[in-house]
Amino acid sequence: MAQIAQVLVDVPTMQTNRPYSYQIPVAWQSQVTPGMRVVVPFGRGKRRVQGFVLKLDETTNYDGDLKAIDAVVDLAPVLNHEALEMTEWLAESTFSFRITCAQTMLPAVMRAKYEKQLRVTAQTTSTVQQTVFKDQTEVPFDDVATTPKAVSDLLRLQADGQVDVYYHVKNQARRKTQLAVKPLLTSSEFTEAETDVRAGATQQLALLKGLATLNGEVLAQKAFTERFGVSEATIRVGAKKGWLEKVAVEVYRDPYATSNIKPTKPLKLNDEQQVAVDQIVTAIEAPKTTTFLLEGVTGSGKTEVYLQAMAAALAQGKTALMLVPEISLTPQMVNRVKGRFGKAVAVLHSGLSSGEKYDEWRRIQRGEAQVVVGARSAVFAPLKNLGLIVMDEEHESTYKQDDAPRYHARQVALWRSRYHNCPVVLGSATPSLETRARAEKGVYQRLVLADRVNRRPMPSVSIIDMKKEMQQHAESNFSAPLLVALQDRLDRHEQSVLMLNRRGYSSFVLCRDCGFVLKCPNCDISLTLHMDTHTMKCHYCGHEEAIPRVCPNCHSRQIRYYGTGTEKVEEELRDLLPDARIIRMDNDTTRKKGAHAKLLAQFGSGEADILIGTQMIAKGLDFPNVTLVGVLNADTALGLPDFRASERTFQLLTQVSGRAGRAEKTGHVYIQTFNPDHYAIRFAKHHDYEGFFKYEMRMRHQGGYPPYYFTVQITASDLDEAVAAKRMYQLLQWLRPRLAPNTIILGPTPKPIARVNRRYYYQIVIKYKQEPNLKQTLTTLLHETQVQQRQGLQIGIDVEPLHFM
Ligand SMILES: Nc1ncnc2c1ncn2[C@@H]1O[C@H](COP(=O)(O)OP(=O)(O)OP(=O)(O)O)[C@@H](O)[C@H]1O
Ligand SMILES: [Zn+2]
Ligand SMILES: [Zn+2]
Repeated sequence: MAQIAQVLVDVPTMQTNRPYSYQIPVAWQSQVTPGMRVVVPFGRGKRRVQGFVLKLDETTNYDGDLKAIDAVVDLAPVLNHEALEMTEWLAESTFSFRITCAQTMLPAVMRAKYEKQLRVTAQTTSTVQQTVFKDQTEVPFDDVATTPKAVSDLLRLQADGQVDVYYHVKNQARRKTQLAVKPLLTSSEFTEAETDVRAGATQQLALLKGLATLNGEVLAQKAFTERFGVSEATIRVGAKKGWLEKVAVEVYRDPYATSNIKPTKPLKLNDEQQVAVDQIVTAIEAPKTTTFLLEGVTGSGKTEVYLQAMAAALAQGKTALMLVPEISLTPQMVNRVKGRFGKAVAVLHSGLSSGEKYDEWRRIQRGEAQVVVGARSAVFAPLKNLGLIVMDEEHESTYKQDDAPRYHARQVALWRSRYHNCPVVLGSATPSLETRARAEKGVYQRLVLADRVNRRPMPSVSIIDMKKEMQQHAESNFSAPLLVALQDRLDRHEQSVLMLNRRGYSSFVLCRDCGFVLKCPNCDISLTLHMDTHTMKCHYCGHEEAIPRVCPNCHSRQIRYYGTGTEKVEEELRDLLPDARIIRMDNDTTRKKGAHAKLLAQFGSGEADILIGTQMIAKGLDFPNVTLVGVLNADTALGLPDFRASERTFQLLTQVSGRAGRAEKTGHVYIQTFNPDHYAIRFAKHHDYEGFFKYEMRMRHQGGYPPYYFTVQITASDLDEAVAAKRMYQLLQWLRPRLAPNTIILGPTPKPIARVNRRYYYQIVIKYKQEPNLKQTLTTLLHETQVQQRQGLQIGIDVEPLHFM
């Protein structure tokens, strides 16, 4: 029997990718299995940390006394065989620590939390001990070490051997339970018992009848009282008489319990959809690991293709995973999947409470849910026997995680498809250049939906040159043609969607006399005006301050607000079109849980004429009565120092244009821009993804950017700018001889937004076509920078970064 466990320990200050050996106490030797969490002593002193059992061994080649496992956290493994293998691959491919990867795969509540505890080791009558502990034998350290005096008292007690400090690993994952009624007799025994009850005791008779109908099953007390009209007092009587037992049963917190989603049936597919579904289903049934690119224009019915392919996987007795960008932003999608697959669906996204996430996760792990819809981290959902993975809007950058492990969900999806031997479908109207280029080479199989459902026309797009418009009516956000079109839709009782591009844009405060711009004291960017709270806020670190009345620099009163926020646009529009009913959707109006879905439902049911919003309204919305889309500022993101600026602008314009004219009525789009001749805008006008792809590929080729080159970004940050800069120059010296001569190293440069949260950022970008030494070099770097991290300097490694800001 295995006596030794190899444990991956959670030691944040000393991350390591090497497991440590621990003795398994005899009593647990038959229970401990790989994938379970355990608590183990680590290092000197009484420190306790959590860890994952990776492997069991009969013997060890460590010749010293092995420490023993302290406690077992789980009764069953929380990481299965696949997950354990995945941690190893993920750590290697993202240059992060295996423990960080393991934790990323689990719901946040399952991550260990440590509590510093103080415990009595020798009982004395000392008054200090009395005041600290009262009558308890242990107390949380933070509760008692509140003053310098208290701390010095405690230190004296510790030196005296009266107390010691240890770390308690806290389990935060709580199951929710409910009181339930459990019948203790058989149905015939209950019928018999009825004869012993007085004829007038109607409540008790009702109770016995109810218990008999349960056939031995447990039922929640609340449901029982409602169904059989029996009071709680009567249930207590029944418990005393030995008819029933009150038990606690586990219930799941169901985030969609109260929503009322209508069931749907599969639609009859059109020819293009049918071809796509057939190809995918063939790969599911084979089974084969084919990766499909489903390139379908907006409104071409990609979702129906996903749903029918997923149904085919379920029909094979397999499971299906569907990823969506940030699901809390696309409640329509959840409804569609739940409408088709009902209770088989589990949903995972950031809008759920941590308890809800934990419950959905366990439903998946126990095999009670066969379909998962979720945002980025749902790619780790513990589905067994996967038959299909779908990634909708595959070009979206929210699929990439910004912190370690810096993984892209697409990469994880492809890994899992190899593990399960199942196909992946990457879907988009505007695929990322990388994905489309792979389809060009035949690495991915391309499926095309060239037409909208029922051959509905794409909306016509008008480009409005704002330089000319500004000469006529300077201060307005609305050009004359857009305003006319809005009024026209009001008259016809049709709906409009207006998008304000927030990226690279903000409403800031500027002094007309001296040019002073109010900036965040922690970060290198201007503060944004928020009218709802009447404050200036930093969108990077959350810093907040009052709106200045005079210029902090020259004390002039000529301080003014510039730029446009959604609120200002809304205000202006209410002036221009006083009869219009307007819904505004941005970070401020959707902060509350469920607010997003509610606003969309209101708009969908026709309670408003105009929906104004930020990027969050660009994707996925499918409202038949929307015939007008206006983009107020198409090009604010074009000027950003990032080679993907054109690609992002093209994608955004195409996606938002796609919201118009999706049903019987034809749609029209107005794009207001200062760069009417820019190619990203010209191709978007003609819904010409393929044209854009070819043009942009040439640009990338000339510039030496992905997909022609691979990239890795290394950042250093420190509170002291000189430390960050110096470390990067040292790093450059260190890297150069280790990498191939034709590998390009850019930088170091300060990042375009050089200071965030009081830290200064410097970056180096490595561009390469083939680099045999890269893996080894970056792995070494990862481990060597551990020491520095402890001193405050932080090094980040990002493989294929999506943002260069
Ligand atoms: N075969 C079909 N017959 C009739 N209606 C369909 C069919 N397939 C899809 N639809 C409908 O067409 C509309 C558009 O489909 P869907 O939202 O899936 O498009 P999409 O390709 O995902 O678009 P986008 O990329 O813009 O989100 C939906 O209302 C959907 O119910
Ligand atoms: Zn000033
Ligand atoms: Zn800030």
